[in-house]
Parts: sequence; C-alpha cells; structure tokens
Amino acid sequence: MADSRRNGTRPVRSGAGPSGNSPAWSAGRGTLDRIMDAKPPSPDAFLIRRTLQEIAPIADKATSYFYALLFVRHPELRDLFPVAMDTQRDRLLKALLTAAERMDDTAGLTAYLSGLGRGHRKYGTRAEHYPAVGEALLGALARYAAPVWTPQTEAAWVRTYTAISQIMIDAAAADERKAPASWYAEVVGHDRRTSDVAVITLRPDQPYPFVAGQYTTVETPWWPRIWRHYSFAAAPRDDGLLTFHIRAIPAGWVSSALVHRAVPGDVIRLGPPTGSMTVDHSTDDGLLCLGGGTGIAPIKALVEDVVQHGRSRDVEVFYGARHTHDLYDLDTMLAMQREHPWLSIRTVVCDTPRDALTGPFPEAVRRHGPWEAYDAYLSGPPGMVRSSVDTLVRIGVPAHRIRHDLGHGPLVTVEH
Ligand SMILES: NC(=O)C1=CN([C@@H]2O[C@H](COP(=O)(O)OP(=O)(O)OC[C@H]3O[C@@H](n4cnc5c(N)ncnc54)[C@H](O)[C@@H]3O)[C@@H](O)[C@H]2O)C=CC1
Repeated sequence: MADSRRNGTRPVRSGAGPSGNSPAWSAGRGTLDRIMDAKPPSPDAFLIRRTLQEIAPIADKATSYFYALLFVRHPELRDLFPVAMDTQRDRLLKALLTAAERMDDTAGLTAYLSGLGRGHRKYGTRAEHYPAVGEALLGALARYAAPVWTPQTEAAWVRTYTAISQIMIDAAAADERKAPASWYAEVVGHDRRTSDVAVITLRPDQPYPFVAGQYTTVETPWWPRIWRHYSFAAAPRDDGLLTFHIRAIPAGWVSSALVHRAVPGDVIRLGPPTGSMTVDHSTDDGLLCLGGGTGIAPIKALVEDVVQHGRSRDVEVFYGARHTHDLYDLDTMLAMQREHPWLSIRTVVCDTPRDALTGPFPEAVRRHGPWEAYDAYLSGPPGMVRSSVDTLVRIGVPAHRIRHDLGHGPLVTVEH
C-alpha cells in the first residue's frame, strides 16, 4: 500500500481485476451500450445486429475468410498490412463491425469514423481501396451469416458500409489538406520507472498539434507497419516535446521494443492525434479522474490542461495499481498536488491476494462520493473502465458526463 505519511495521499485498499482485451466481436458491451440498446434500433441496425449475432460464435473463421478474400482478389493491398497478421488480423474487420453496430449513434460514430479515416492515411490507404474492403466484408458475411443473409440484410450492409466508408474517405481528404499522414519523432528521453514501464519523450520532426486527453498511434523501426496506441502523458508544451507512458506487456512487440530497446536518437513514427476524452472548459464543474496503471498517462495530461487554463476547479484523481511499486508516476502527481490546492490525488492499490477480482477500484471511488456533479474521466484496463462506468452510472452520474475512449478508442480502432 502507498505510504500516506510519506506521500500525503489518502491510500485506499482495493482488489485487482484481470486486465485483458475484450472479445473481438463484442467489444464494449457495457452500460453505455445497454443505454443505446434501450432505444429501438432502425431497420438497418436491426438487420446488422442480427448478422453480428450470427457470426459471433464463428468470428475467427469469418475473419480469416475476410482477409483471404481481400488479398486473393486484391493482392496489391497486402503490402498495406504487417507481414505477420496473426495478432493483428481482426482489427480492421473489428473496427468496421463496431461502426456498423453503432450506426444509429450518428454523432459519436461520425467522430469515430472521421478519426479512423484520418488514421488510415499513414497506412497508405486511398479512396479506391474502400470498395475492395467492402466486397470482402460482404463476401465474408454472406458466407458466415448465411442463415440470416437475405436481400434486405445485404442491402442494409451495403447502405451501412457505403456510409461508413464515405465518412472515412471525406475525413481523410479533408485532413490531407492540412496535416501530414504521419510524423517522424526522435526519442530524446527514456526513463525506466519500473522493470516494465518507461516514460519516453519524443521530439517530432514538425509541429504536432493535439489536445490533452487524446492518444495517437506509434510505429517503431523494429516492427514496421505494426501500430500501437498510446495516450499523450502531458498537455501540449511550448517546446513541442511529447511524452508517453509505455508498459512492456508479454508478447507486446511494440511496447517491449519501446521499453527495452529504444534509446535516445532512435526515430519512430506517429499517426495523427485522435480521441475525445478532453476537458470541457466551458464549465467549472469538478473533474473525477480514474487512472489505472499506465492509464494514468492521459489523466496527468488532463490535470496539466486544467493548470494551463488557469481556472481553479475541483479535480479528484484516483490512481489505481495492483501493487504499491507499480505507482510509477506517483511522485509527479504528488508534486502537482502540492502546487495546486484544488487537486487531490488518492491511490488505490491491491497488495494482498485475498482481494476480489473485479470491481473493487470503482468501489473505492464510489465510497468517496457523491460524484453526481462531476465530469468523470476514465482511463485504464478495459475491465476497470467498464466496471467504473457501471458503478458511476449506478450511483447517479449521468452517462453523458462520463468520458473514456473504450469502444470508440484504442481497443477497437483499426490497427493493421
Ligand atoms: N499507456 C497509455 O498511454 C494508456 C494505457 N491504457 C491502458 O491502461 C491499461 C494499463 O494496464 P496496466 O498498467 O497493466 O494496469 P493494471 O492491469 O495493473 O491495472 C491498473 C488498475 O486497474 C485495476 N483493474 C484492473 N482490472 C480491473 C477490473 N476488471 N475491474 C476493476 N479494476 C481493475 C487494478 O486493480 C489496478 O488498480 C492497459 O490496458 C492500457 O491499454 C489506457 C490509456 C492510456
């Protein structure tokens, strides 16, 4: 447990839940989805969801078939994807299906798809590639959702995919007029905080505009065409430097390379900034921020953003970790707390194996409420974010005041 006498925080004991990625074809089935599900779906959305239910049990086969169709019919597209497809292959399809499933959420979806379209520029994706992907998608669905594949269902998918691809194409075209497809950035700082966490500082080759709370994609020279998402761990700085928190995860090619191999002088590539977990500066409402593990990165950026805007508002940060020694950025957070009386940092740790497996981090937050009057910002492992959303909604925080990028963010965004 964090030592409250030493660091001045109020530690809270908690249990850890298993982290892990959500299943490919059912990402983000949390409270927000249930709220959306409560609205009657449009006829197209109904047909689309029925197709998705049909293929869910055979998702692996449908995914393999989708890529086989794509590459057999359009071998020229193979080079846009990484050499090794095993861990990557379902990402494109997953993003398309996520988008299709949420077709009724027009505003949220447009933002998500615009980000996807912009993000695809770095892969070399062009407008003429979209019909090829659409053909392969429909081919895979027709084969693996055969029992529910009627002319009406096919027409619904054609309409939906046309709308999805048009938003992506338009966003990419608009972006081309004002920003590069990608940025090169030199590693100028590499600080190993624990055996598997590094704080990395980069100097981009040209100005890199972004907003605190957003994230980007990173490609290393060691794993070409494999991109991973990381949040900016600091608000925009005058010197233009960018900071990221990276945990090397087992079998995580990019994260391991960045933690164990990267040194100052190495050059990596960045995609455009994306994400909507940004501070609403039009109000003075309090901010409730939950950061689990390296999920503390964007929370730190949000706090700096509040500092930069110069208006005092109540900011309550809960920083969760499995063990006390995993609180690798606590000193920085505490230094900010000492400077700003409106900022409160609490740690939530789970150093004993007796603790429950899921939900205790949000429970600890709940106990320190009430939070109904706060805007909530959640960042961390998917399980933590989902159970935190559930808990906050249950205790009366309106869903529209809860921000996170799960579902429209790192977990389901296309990564080739
Ligand atoms: N590096 C970055 O820029 C960012 C990383 N993330 C994500 O944050 C996560 C960080 O992973 P680690 O550092 O390994 O964190 P971790 O797995 O050690 O967990 C951090 C905290 O979350 C709690 N937790 C984990 N699973 C839970 C569950 N199912 N229910 C309730 N609480 C749970 C733990 O008890 C702990 O307090 C990764 O999934 C990463 O993708 C999110 C945003 C930015």
